[in-house]
Amino acid sequence: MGDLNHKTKLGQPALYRILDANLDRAREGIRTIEEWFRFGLDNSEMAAECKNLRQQLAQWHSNELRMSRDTTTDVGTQLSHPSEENRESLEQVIQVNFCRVEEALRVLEEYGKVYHPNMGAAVKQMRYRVYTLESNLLAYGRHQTLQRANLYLVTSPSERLMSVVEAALQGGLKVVQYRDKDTDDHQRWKNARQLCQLCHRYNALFLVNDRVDIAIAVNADGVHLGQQDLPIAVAKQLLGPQKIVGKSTTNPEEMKLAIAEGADYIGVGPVYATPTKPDKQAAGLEYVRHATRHASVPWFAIGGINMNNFDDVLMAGATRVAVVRSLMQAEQPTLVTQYFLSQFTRVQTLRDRQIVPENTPADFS
Ligand SMILES: Cc1ncc(COP(=O)(O)OP(=O)(O)O)c(N)n1
Ligand SMILES: Cc1ncsc1CCOP(=O)(O)O
Ligand SMILES: [Mg+2]
Repeated sequence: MGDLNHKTKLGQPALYRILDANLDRAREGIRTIEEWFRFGLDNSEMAAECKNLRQQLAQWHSNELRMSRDTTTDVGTQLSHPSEENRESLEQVIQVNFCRVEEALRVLEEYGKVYHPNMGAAVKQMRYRVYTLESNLLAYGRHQTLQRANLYLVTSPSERLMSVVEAALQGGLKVVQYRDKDTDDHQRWKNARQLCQLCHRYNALFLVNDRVDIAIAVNADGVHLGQQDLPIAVAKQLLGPQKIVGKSTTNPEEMKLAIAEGADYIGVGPVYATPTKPDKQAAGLEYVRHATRHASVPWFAIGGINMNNFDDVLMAGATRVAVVRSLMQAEQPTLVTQYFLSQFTRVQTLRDRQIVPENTPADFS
């Protein structure tokens, strides 16, 4: 190992150049991320956190460090990987910049310990704040996707499981729940892992029915719990606060309780009697109307919904619907998905034109 006071050709300590370069790298990366929070997400809180981090880093960027800069003799300025020239999406830009910031902060933390007795600990704190920012961004993205989703596919065991889900994703589906009461755990885990990867390729949410352990094992976006499953608080404790927990409700009392317990969304149904859930009585359109007026979290009408009765469910006020058979048994799941999604758009346009408040069942007949 070289001498810590090792001087560069121009007589500047190498340590200063390392700190200077990485302070720049971290600040530039944070600035890139900050612009997305500010202009892309309109999220002033996350943008302010970035600004604060940049300002804290600036305090460490002293003149003596800046003076050590000499890009003409920096052998690293020519080193670039072809992948640095291409970015496929905004998500990738943000992801790459988080990596860049985290790496730079790690370097600052290690070398900073030699430069100043407080620098290592101060930068470590900042590094953890960046990790928190990154996971908050992920959680924010998840909840945005949930908010915007109209259609939710709950799967049933099928030889065509992957191809049906992929076809629906191609049609624009954004939420999938893996529901499988028949298979052994090893196969469940394999299916869940594969579905999770598939959904994430299409920027769709992937949730697991009933099983918090499998959701954790495959890093799913969350779980869907029934009345007999783990309490929401326990599931959140196990999954972490960034994940989504949904809950089934069949009547107004269950709805009130699920919302009070912190459900991120609720299932509302069965709207119609359904062979997929033969022991459950239909809650009917009346319960959909109740949800329209009272649910304060995103809710999905579910149970026996198909292309024929879909309009009635929408007219009762539903803006989100979950289905099993309508997609799992469809010959052309992409087309069926597109049909459902186009109907949501049609009804929303009618609502907008007639200025019908969002939480009032509509009558457009
Ligand atoms: C979106 C959604 N809503 C309701 C259910 C039903 O859940 P549950 O009552 O726990 O019954 P099972 O699905 O576990 O048989 C759901 N799965 N998804
Ligand atoms: C899982 C579930 N929970 C309430 S109804 C239902 C099944 C809905 O299935 P389908 O869409 O085939 O009627
Ligand atoms: Mg359940």
